[in-house]
Amino acid sequence: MVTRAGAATAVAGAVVVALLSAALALYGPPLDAVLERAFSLRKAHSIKDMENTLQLVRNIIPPLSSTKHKGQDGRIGVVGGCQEYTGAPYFAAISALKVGADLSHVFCASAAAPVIKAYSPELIVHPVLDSPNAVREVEKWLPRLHALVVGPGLGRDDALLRNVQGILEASKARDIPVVIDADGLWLVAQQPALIHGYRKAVLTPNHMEFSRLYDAVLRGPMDSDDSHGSVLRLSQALGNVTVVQKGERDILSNGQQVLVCSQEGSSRRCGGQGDLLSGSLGVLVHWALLAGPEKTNGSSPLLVAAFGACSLTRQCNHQAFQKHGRSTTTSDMIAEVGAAFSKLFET
Ligand SMILES: NC(=O)C1=CN([C@@H]2O[C@H](COP(=O)(O)OP(=O)(O)OC[C@H]3O[C@@H](n4cnc5c(N)ncnc54)[C@H](OP(=O)(O)O)[C@@H]3O)[C@@H](O)[C@H]2O)[C@@H](O)CC1
Ligand SMILES: Nc1ncnc2c1ncn2[C@@H]1O[C@H](COP(=O)(O)OP(=O)(O)OP(=O)(O)O)[C@@H](O)[C@H]1O
Ligand SMILES: [Mg+2]
Repeated sequence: MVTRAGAATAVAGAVVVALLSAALALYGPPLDAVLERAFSLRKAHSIKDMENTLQLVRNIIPPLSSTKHKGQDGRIGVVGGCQEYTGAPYFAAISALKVGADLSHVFCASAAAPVIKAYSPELIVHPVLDSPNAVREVEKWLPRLHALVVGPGLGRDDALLRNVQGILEASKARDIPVVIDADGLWLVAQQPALIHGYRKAVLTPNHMEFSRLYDAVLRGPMDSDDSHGSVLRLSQALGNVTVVQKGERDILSNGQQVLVCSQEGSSRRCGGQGDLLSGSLGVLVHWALLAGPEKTNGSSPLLVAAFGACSLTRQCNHQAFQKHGRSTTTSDMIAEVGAAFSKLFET
C-alpha cells in the first residue's frame, strides 16, 4: 500500500530528476554527445591497440637485401584444388607470392592442375593429391617448404581428405607450420585430434566453419553474444592452436590472448577473400616464427602473423572497393596487395 509520505517522496524524486534533466539539457552536453564521446574513446582505444599490433607485424617483416638467395623469404605450399574448385588454391598461392614469398607450390588433384597452371606461370603445380602415393609425393617436398596452407578448394572427397590427413601428420612430424582453412577445417571438425595441441597451427574459419568446429569440439552450440569467449574457448579446447574467426571484425586467439582486427574493409563480400587471407598468412607465419618472440614483444608470433594477414586482406578489400565498387572481385583485391602492404607495413 502506498502511504502519503511515500507518495510525497516519489513526487519529490521525480521533480529532482526532471529539474536535473532540464538543467543538463540547458547547460550540460546532450546525451547523444555523451554517448558519442564514450564511443569515440572506446574506438580510439581500439585504434591504439590495432596500431600497436601493426607495429609488431612490421617488426617481423624481413628486410629486402641483395645478399639473399631465392627461397630465403619463403617457400610456401598450398594443399587444395579439385575438379570443382581451382580459383581458391590459385588465390591462396598467388597471394603468398604477392606478399613476398619467393616460391609458391600448389599440391592439387590431377584434374585441377592444368587449369591452375594456366592461370599463372608463377606457380609450381603438382597434380598429386588424388594419387595413391599422394602423401609420399608431397613428403618429398616438405623439407624444402617453410609453411603449408591446407584446404582452399580441396573439396570433401573422402579419398582426398585421407591423403590430406597423411600430409598433415607428416608436416607435424617435421614441425612445419600449417594454416588450415576451408575444407581443411571440415577435416579438422571430423578429427580434431589431428591438430590438437600443435602449436604451429593456425585455423582460419569463416562464420559457418567456426560454428561447425565449435559444435564438433565443444559439443554444443556457441554463444553468439560472446564471440571473444567462443574463440578463446575453441582455441583452448584445441590445445591452444591459434584460431582466427573471420567476420565483420576478425577475432583472433591463442587461448591466452584475444585480438580484434577491425581494419576498414568494405561491404563487398565476393568469394575468395578468405583464400587471399590464408595464402598471405602462410608467408607471415613463416616470417613471424623466423623473427621470434623478441620481435613480437613477447606476443605470440602466430597471433601477430594472423593479425597482419587479417589487416592486409581487409585493406586490399578497402582499396579495391574504392576503385571498383560493387564489381570488386578477389582478383581486384590481389592487384592491391603491394600497395596495401606498403600502406600498412612500410610506413
Ligand atoms: N573461386 C573458388 O574456387 C572459390 C572456392 N571456394 C571453396 O569452396 C569450398 C567451400 O567453401 P565455403 O566457404 O563455400 O564453405 P561452407 O563452409 O560450406 O560455407 C558455405 C555456406 O556457409 C554459409 N555462410 C558463409 N559465411 C556465412 C556468414 N558470414 N553468415 C552466415 N552464413 C554464412 C553460406 O550459406 P548460405 O547463405 O548459402 O545458406 C555459404 O554458402 C572450399 O573449398 C573453398 O575453398 C571459396 O574459397 C570461394 C572461392
Ligand atoms: N562483414 C564483414 N565486414 C568486413 N569484412 C569482412 C566481413 N566478413 C568477412 N570479412 C573479411 O573478409 C575476409 C574473408 O572472410 P570471409 O568470412 O569472407 O572468408 P571465407 O568465407 O572463408 O572466404 P572465401 O570466399 O575465400 O572462402 C576476412 O579478411 C574478413 O575480415
Ligand atoms: Mg573460405
